[in-house]
Amino acid sequence: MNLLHISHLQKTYNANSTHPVKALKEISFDVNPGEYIAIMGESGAGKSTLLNIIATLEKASAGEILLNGQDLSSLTADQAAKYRREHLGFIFQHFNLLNSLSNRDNIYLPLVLAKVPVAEMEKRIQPLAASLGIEQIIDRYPTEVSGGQQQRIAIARALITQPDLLLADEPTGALDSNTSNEILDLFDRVNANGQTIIMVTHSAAAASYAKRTLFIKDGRIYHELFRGDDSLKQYQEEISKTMMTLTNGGE
Ligand SMILES: Nc1ncnc2c1ncn2[C@@H]1O[C@H](COP(=O)(O)OP(=O)(O)OP(=O)(O)O)[C@@H](O)[C@H]1O
Repeated sequence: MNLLHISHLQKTYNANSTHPVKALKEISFDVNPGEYIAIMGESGAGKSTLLNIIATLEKASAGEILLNGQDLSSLTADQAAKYRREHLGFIFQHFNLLNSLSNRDNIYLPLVLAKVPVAEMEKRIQPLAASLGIEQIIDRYPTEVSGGQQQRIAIARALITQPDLLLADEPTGALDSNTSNEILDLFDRVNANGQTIIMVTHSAAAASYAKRTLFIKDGRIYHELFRGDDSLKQYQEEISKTMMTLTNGGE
C-alpha cells in the first residue's frame, strides 16, 4: 500500500471573499514507504501549502489525502495534533529549537508530550545521537552550538518518535554549502535506513540528493524527475534545467 495517497487535491484561500486564491489547483501523487522526494517550484507555486496540508496544519478544499490509509481531511484539530505527534516528524529552515531547553531536552520534547517513560527516551536517544554525530553536544544548549549542529539536534528531535514520514521545509536554507552537504548526507543515511522523506527546497543542489523531484507550478504538478543512476552532479543539472524551463514558462 502507498504510504501517502494524494488525489485531485485543491486548496483555495479566502474562498468566500471577492479575491479567492487558488493555491493548489490539481495535485495528485503517491508516495511509497522509503521514498525520498524533493518538491521544487517558484515562489508562490504552492509548495508550503502542499506541505502544510500533508502536515495536517491546513485542510484541503477538495480532493483526497490519505496517510497510511488514514483520511487526513477528516481529523478534528485535536486529532490532527495527536496524529502529527505520533506519525510525522518536522524539520525547519531555522531549526525551531527552544533555547531555554538543553539540546537533550529539545530532542526529548515530543516524547514528553507523548508521555513516553524516561527509560524509553534514554534508550532511543543513544543510537540516534551516535548516528547523527551529536553525542558531544547533547548536554549543551542550542545557542552554544553551530547552525549545522542545531539542525542535527532538530533531526534527532524529528526522528526520535520514529515517524512514518519526515517533512522538511528548506532544511538547508540557513546553512552554508559545506554544512548543507553534511546535513544532506545525513538525510541520505536516514533515508537509507528506511525513513520516508519529503523535502521542500529552492535549491537544486539539495533536491539532487532526493530520489525523485516533483516540480510544482501554479498549483499543479508540472513535471517529475527520477534520479535513477545519475550522479549528484548530473541530476542537479537536470533539476536546474527543468527549473529554468518552468521559470521561462516552457512546456
Ligand atoms: N494563508 C493564506 N491566505 C491567502 N493566500 C495564501 C495563504 N498562504 C498562501 N497563500 C497564497 O497561496 C499561493 C501559494 O503559496 P505557498 O506559500 O504555498 O507558495 P510556495 O511555493 O511555498 O512559495 P515560497 O517558495 O515563496 O514559500 C500564493 O499565491 C500565496 O500568496
